[in-house]
Amino acid sequence: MTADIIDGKAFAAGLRARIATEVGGLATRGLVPGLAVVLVGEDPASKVYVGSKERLAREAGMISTVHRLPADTAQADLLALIATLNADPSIHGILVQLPLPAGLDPQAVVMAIDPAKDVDGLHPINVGNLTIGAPALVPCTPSGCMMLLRDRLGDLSGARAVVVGRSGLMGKPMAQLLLAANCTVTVAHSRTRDLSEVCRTADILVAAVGRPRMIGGDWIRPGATVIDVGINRLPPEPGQEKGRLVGDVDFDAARAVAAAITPVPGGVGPMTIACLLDNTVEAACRAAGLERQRA
Ligand SMILES: Nc1nc(=O)c2c([nH]1)NC[C@@H]1CN(c3ccc(C(=O)N[C@@H](CCC(=O)O)C(=O)O)cc3)C=[N+]21
Repeated sequence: MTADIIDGKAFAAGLRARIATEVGGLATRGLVPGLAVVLVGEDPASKVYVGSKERLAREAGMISTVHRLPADTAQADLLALIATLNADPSIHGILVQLPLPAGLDPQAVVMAIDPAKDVDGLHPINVGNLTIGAPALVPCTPSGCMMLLRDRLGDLSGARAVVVGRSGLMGKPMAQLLLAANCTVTVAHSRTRDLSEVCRTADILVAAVGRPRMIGGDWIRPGATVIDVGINRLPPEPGQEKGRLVGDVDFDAARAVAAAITPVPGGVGPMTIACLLDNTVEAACRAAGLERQRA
């Protein structure tokens, strides 16, 4: 079998186009969704992601601001910026890029964000609402994975899903979303015994561990749908400036076994940003008391 490649890049472009149409409609009613991204320090990968978020938000017709702070920013100064953004009526979504430099407390920072503006879905109010099945702002990467899965498989009821990774930004909310979609969900991680065997039970395998090509072809059930969330940069080849990006799955090996797989790049990554824009529109509509007018 040669797996189909799930084109997240194309899906994300379509989603952004629909969001742009919706934003155009909202603008005629006087509502322009606004996104503020906060970047502390100089992490090169984070700089690239933040730049893309800013550009794509503007291309969708939204207000987009980036606040770049030095790596030695004091916790109190970061909290003061968040308080200002919480109080700014033109800003509907706030995202503080993670990881933060050492010395800053990410938990305290996330708790300081108004839950209604928490477009990362990390505030305990949103985490709790997702868990109990109440309306919530949902973390962008797992939302994007669910859209790709639903587009490919339709109803997910009864599927055996294995999520490898248990982070608050990805693994845990992914498990909640799969459970809400009636999957039988296993959350595996670095301490899971017989990890490869657990993975082989999966109809849906979601890899979010952050270890380049850890998941081999023989970890995958024939016919499975594989969602690779990993974004790992390999060391540069001799004579090259940058190493290539690879996922957590050995793509070539997996392709021979799975029914469908997301590539890296061009899979989940672009969906993350499109879902961030979607969450910002959602937050703006809720703040204004308007129904969504999805295109
Ligand atoms: N508070 C917070 N929220 C996040 O959502 C968040 C974060 N912090 N910190 C870092 C991770 C990573 N992340 C990505 C977003 C887009 C791509 C993306 O667009 N990737 C492209 C290209 C990548 C490239 O070429 O470098 C692709 O996969 O095709 C990747 C990764 C959001 N994150």
